[in-house]
Amino acid sequence: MKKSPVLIGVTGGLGSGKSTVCRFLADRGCRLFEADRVARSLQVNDPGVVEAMVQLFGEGVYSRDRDGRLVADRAMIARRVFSDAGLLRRLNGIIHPRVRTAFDEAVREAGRDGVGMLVKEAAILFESGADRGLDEIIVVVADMQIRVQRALDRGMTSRDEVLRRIRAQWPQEELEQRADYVIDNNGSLEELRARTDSVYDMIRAKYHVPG
Ligand SMILES: CC(C)(COP(=O)(O)OP(=O)(O)OC[C@H]1O[C@@H](n2cnc3c(N)ncnc32)[C@H](O)[C@@H]1O)[C@@H](O)C(=O)NCCC(=O)NCCS
Ligand SMILES: Nc1ncnc2c1ncn2[C@@H]1O[C@H](COP(=O)(O)OP(=O)(O)OP(=O)(O)O)[C@@H](O)[C@H]1O
Repeated sequence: MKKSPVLIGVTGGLGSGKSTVCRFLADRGCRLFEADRVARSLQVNDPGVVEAMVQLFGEGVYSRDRDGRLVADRAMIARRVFSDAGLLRRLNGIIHPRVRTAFDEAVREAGRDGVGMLVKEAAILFESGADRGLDEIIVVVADMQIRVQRALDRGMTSRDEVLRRIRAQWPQEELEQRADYVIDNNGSLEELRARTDSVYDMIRAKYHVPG
């Protein structure tokens, strides 16, 4: 039996359903590391990141809320980076190494806490080399029109905005080729839960994780 946690990566294109799969894995007792949440926190709490963001986007990228906390203008950043591949690369270059450091710490903490499985959810996994060191990789896929519709239903403002982001990501087929497990999410949420449970059970059996 592995003493350190089994490390699982969950990725997928925009609107594929990866956050939902991670929620189901958490229901089965996995600990979650949400890379986009960590990135969001670094963007307002890490002085080195804040400085680099100001260099890249200008002072106007930040304002302060009523309690004096920094707020990043995410809509402006998104508009700029998803229409400029070079700028997106530079933003990724600021954020991704620090997310990696935070993940390494999360792995150590999970080990200390005796956690069986630690799940890293990342929109960008292979692209930034964040798949290295993971034991198993799950890729969540769904047809393009379903993904776009789910993203719009969830509040993204326009089809154009959704498509621009999708174009900044690796094609789904590339992700699938690198996956240990592919979960199809063209069906209902119940089907998604059942598929997630069966992948979870396979991984649990392979590594003899109790639970
Ligand atoms: C561009 C930003 C400000 C947009 O913020 P917003 O709140 O609108 O979106 P959010 O962060 O919730 O991401 C929503 C979806 O956008 C797509 N997306 C986000 N970052 C990226 C990226 N670097 N490359 C391609 N697609 C991305 C993903 O599908 C993601 O699930 C933000 O996504 C960002 O700072 N991204 C760079 C850091 C990053 O790569 N984060 C993700 C994993 S570490
Ligand atoms: N099988 C499904 N049936 C109906 N709605 C679904 C299904 N799967 C996911 N959804 C919904 O679609 C939206 C996108 O799903 P989710 O947030 O899990 O995707 P994601 O890949 O994490 O997206 P993003 O890249 O935008 O963060 C959510 O509102 C979710 O509740």
